[in-house]
Amino acid sequence: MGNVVFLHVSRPDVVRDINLCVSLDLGKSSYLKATHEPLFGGGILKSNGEAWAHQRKIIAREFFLDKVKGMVDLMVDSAQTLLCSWEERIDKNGGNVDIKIDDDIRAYSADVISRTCFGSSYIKGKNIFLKIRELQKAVSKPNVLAEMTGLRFFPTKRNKQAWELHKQVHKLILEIVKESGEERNLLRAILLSASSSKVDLAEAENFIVDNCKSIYFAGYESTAVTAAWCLMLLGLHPEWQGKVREEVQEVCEGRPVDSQSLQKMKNLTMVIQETLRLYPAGAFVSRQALQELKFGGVHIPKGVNIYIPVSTMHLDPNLWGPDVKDFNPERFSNAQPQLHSYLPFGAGARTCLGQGFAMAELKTLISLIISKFVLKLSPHYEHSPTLKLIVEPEFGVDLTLTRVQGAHRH
Ligand code: HEM
Repeated sequence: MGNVVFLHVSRPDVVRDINLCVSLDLGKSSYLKATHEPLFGGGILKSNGEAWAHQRKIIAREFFLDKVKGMVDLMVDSAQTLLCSWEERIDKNGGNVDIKIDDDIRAYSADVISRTCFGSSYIKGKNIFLKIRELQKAVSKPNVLAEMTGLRFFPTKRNKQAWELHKQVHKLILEIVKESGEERNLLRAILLSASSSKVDLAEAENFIVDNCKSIYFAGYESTAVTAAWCLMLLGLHPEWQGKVREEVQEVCEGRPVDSQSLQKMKNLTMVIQETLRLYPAGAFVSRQALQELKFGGVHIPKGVNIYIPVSTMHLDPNLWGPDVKDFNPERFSNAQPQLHSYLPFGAGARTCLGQGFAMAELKTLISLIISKFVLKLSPHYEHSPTLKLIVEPEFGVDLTLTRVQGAHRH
């Protein structure tokens, strides 16, 4: 890529060594740093070294399993708007309706992550997320001028738009910070950490703002898009939809979904794992050797970028068998996913810290939807996975919905 050197890695033995590497000398790639600056700044997703380790420590503990268990009720609550609106639309339309599901799912995911991050200020938080989504759209193509010259200050139309959005997001987050009380949430944890470290006010503000933006990007979009892919696949595979519905009914026996029942939904877990194999939101994992390193016998000089094409690995028939392109959740039934060739949540020390949270969020939403609605892929659906920082359905997902007979009304 111009004068930037990339090593493409899809050999499982090299990926294994990258997975096992915990050294701070293996960092996130600085490629496209200028382009992504307005979206991530110095937050956890792109930072390296001690700065990253510090942020990881603070943020990871807010997503440990015992905390996630306590968030399932909140997730069930957040799903109610979507469930009620779909029920109403079906009833009004005489028994079935065609829906483009993406915006409703995004609203659910924004609600969940916003309540987790911002507690009672979550409505203001959602406004911030909408602006960050705009920001993401503005920076989803490489800013070639900035990358080549290192200068980010040309007042191009796109730069001006990104700066303006950045300013608004910054202001809104700081407003929430000012009004936040003693309540425990992620923002509070970030806040306490920023104020206890010996940095000046501007640095502390950036620390808070950049990490809120990182969590938004990491936690909102990827989960919403995975849910949309998953429902598309269930619409296409009625046999698996039936299995999941039966399982949910068996496990819940008419009681509301909770963290214990989610744990028992094995078929649903497999369906989500298979969705993430076929449509991993993160299309590639990238790293940079900050010092000379050696993986799988390959010397990697300092400065070289490493690029693991996740989809290529997930679709390698040598690793997964001849039915690699089929939707077959059964492949996850016995063995653990093949650790070094299955990377939907990334690799090694930088692996996704929201995995457990994302799985709980996905299982909550999908189990609730499947127990209430029968899904069929609509004839309006146009299949076009597209890469906009993450892999999303370009024209959205259209489903035809009917009610499950005998399901309780909201
Ligand atoms: C299905 C949903 C999700 C997918 C597919 C996903 C995927 C990923 C991937 C591929 C990475 C990069 C890992 C690497 O470079 O090795 C990542 C990092 C990260 N994810 Fe997720 N993620 C999801 C949901 C979430 C959620 C819900 C949160 C938080 C609430 C979250 C927080 C993070 C954070 C903070 C990082 C950066 C970790 C670091 O650099 O130390 N993710 N995720």
